[in-house]
Amino acid sequence: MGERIDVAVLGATGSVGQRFVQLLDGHPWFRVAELVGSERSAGKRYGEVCDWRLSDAPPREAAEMRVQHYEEPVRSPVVFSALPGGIAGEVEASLAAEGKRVFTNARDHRMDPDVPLMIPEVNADHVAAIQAQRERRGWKDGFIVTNPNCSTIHLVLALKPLWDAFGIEQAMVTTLQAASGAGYPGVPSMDLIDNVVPFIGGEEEKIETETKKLLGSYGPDGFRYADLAISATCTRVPVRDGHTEAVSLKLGRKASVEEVVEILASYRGRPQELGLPSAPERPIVVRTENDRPQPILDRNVERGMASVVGRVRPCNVFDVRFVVLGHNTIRGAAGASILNAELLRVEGYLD
Ligand SMILES: NC(=O)C1=CN([C@@H]2O[C@H](COP(=O)(O)OP(=O)(O)OC[C@H]3O[C@@H](n4cnc5c(N)ncnc54)[C@H](OP(=O)(O)O)[C@@H]3O)[C@@H](O)[C@H]2O)C=CC1
Ligand SMILES: N[C@@H](CC(=O)OP(=O)(O)O)C(=O)O
Repeated sequence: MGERIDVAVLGATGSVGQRFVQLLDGHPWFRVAELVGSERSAGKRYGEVCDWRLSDAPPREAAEMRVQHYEEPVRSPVVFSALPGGIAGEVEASLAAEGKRVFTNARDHRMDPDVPLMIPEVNADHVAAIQAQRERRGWKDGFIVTNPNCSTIHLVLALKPLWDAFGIEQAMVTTLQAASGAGYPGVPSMDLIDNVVPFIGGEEEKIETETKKLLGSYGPDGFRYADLAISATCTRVPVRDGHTEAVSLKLGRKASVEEVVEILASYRGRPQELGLPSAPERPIVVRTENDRPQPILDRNVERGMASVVGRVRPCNVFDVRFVVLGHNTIRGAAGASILNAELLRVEGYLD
């Protein structure tokens, strides 16, 4: 693949930013060249200002880097963004206008009519929207590619094979989302310990809309959203990492539990065909024990890049139900962006 490409990480000191720095350490195609933060950390050494919340210590090279202010010019051609929603949108658009290839976790551009919202195993063909994005916005080399919300991504990874094989008419999902999903320090411990908080602002709407874009198609008339009814309830639970989701589906045609399990377990997509460096060998891992998946046991399967499905069984109201679990800051955030960038590199968009 030739020389490694320099990348900048925006929001490098946060929960997702730290994951970027960790996952990009020793990456075969990308090299972290710039770390970007707010006034709070700008000008200081990353190792000094970053309250590292992951195992081990920050990679040595990153720890010695000076954090840049987000208004300073970015030199790297590729940008990974872990900026807070609301702040990200404008910063990312101006970087793309300067020619940067921007891969973002933030919500701001996900539903834009010319921006791919991508999971490479699900809708790699949506990359075609980049051409329209550039034409519409007058950008020559730059672009924005987004990855979904951390609950949506694991839900849709599990839905896609079933959508293709049987069709899905209705979906009900209840999430149990980890504390790290709220960033650091996130929800106060007094609010979360011994408790379940039955509301996460904006989360249900994101799951309900992003799913339709992801399962939909992209063509000359733009994005066509998938036609399914979906209802989400989102809760925050005292788990450190890993979002769990209880899902019930009404399928387009009847299928046995065995067929559903077989379709899920055998699913492979473009990243597996291409052997991308961050691709899990099995994007969906199916467990058959009646007490799996569990965050503490299953969130790091396939280096945190898989969705783990279990408890597949008939549903008394719809057709089938199951539980899906996935790591929220790896496949749900930084790992998802990196996989998108790997796909686009192979497809020539980073040349
Ligand atoms: N946590 C998760 O599971 C997921 C998060 N996301 C999304 O990823 C993004 C980052 O989330 P997360 O890491 O949890 O958030 P954090 O609150 O942990 O981190 C926010 C980061 O953004 C920087 N920042 C804050 N304000 C500004 C500003 N005004 N200008 C520039 N930089 C700023 C902070 O820098 P400094 O420390 O210097 O102040 C910090 O590096 C969000 O858009 C979030 O919605 C997406 C999927 C999952
Ligand atoms: N809201 C998610 C994390 C997040 O930031 O989502 P989004 O990127 O869609 O804003 C959670 O609480 O777990």
